[in-house]
Amino acid sequence: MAATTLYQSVGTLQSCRNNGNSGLCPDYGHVSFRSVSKGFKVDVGLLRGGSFCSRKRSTCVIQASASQATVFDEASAPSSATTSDSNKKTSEAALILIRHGESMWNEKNLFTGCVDVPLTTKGVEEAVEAGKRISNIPVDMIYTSALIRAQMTAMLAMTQHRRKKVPTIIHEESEQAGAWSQIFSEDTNMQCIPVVTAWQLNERMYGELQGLNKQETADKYGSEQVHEWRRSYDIPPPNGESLEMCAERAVAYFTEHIEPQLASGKNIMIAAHGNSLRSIIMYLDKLTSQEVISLELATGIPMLYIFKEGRFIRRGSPPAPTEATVYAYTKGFAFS
Ligand SMILES: O=C(O)[C@@H](CO)OP(=O)(O)O
Repeated sequence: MAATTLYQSVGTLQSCRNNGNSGLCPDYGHVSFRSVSKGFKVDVGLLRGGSFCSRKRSTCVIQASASQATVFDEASAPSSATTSDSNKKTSEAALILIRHGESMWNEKNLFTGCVDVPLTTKGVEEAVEAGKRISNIPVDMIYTSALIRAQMTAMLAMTQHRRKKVPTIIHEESEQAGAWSQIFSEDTNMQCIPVVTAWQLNERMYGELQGLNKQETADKYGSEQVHEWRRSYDIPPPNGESLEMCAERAVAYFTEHIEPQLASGKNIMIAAHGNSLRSIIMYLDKLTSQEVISLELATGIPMLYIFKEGRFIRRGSPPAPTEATVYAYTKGFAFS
């Protein structure tokens, strides 16, 4: 066999029923890899989250068994070791989008934008409820904006997750912050879900409307003008960002940082904001600048997409666990 054993697992892939096939594994494995040849850990993130028991990486297929991982060079492997087109399973990954729960300025009907305000009690409850809806969908990585209302939402939602992994914020603001937040236990590390915070996912910057009451602003400038500031695609509010400007940075971040993770098979949750998520949905659903105008997102309602063969398939909002069709959207991703 042309396969070369390069990595050895330092954990065990628990009761995997995928038999080494490429594709989403119904079980969560707990495995990381150590280089046999070089004698040090090469890629902790390789199967982090364990949602795939086999993974495509450039020209190699990495297969994990209970005791070892083997790297196959597809070019030199015999045909029996390569996957034929007919039974080749393509990798797919879940993408969950959640707009934060009600914030204290949503409650007061104030333009918020990039002002960093927390959730209300209702917002906290919405985030917990959102967590129940996605509790069966594997999450390997979380992205949030830099704002506390999105971060609170992500953290609260994850308290309901069936897997009980701990969302852990990655600090990269300085070398010291990174060094001081290191985890020194392999086991603990594997029970964590990295949370990446990015300002690019922030709410649109609302300029001189930030802190103003929405109704009072409509009374002063007229509802038409305020509607134009709030929902037009390319007209910015005074000294703020238009949706187009917000989309430029949010979608660029998504395509540069998040999409490659999905392509590598990681299941991702993004907790962000009305307008940064509208921008991303516009990209995912290929909406025109006219269509996005009427797109409204409720607070705390998760939306599921499946990323497959480079395409995003909209699956809607997973129902609450008490609803009979709980697995309708999530079947392929649900834990056994
Ligand atoms: O105030 C804001 O930041 C946003 C979201 O609450 O408002 P709008 O509904 O106008 O997009």
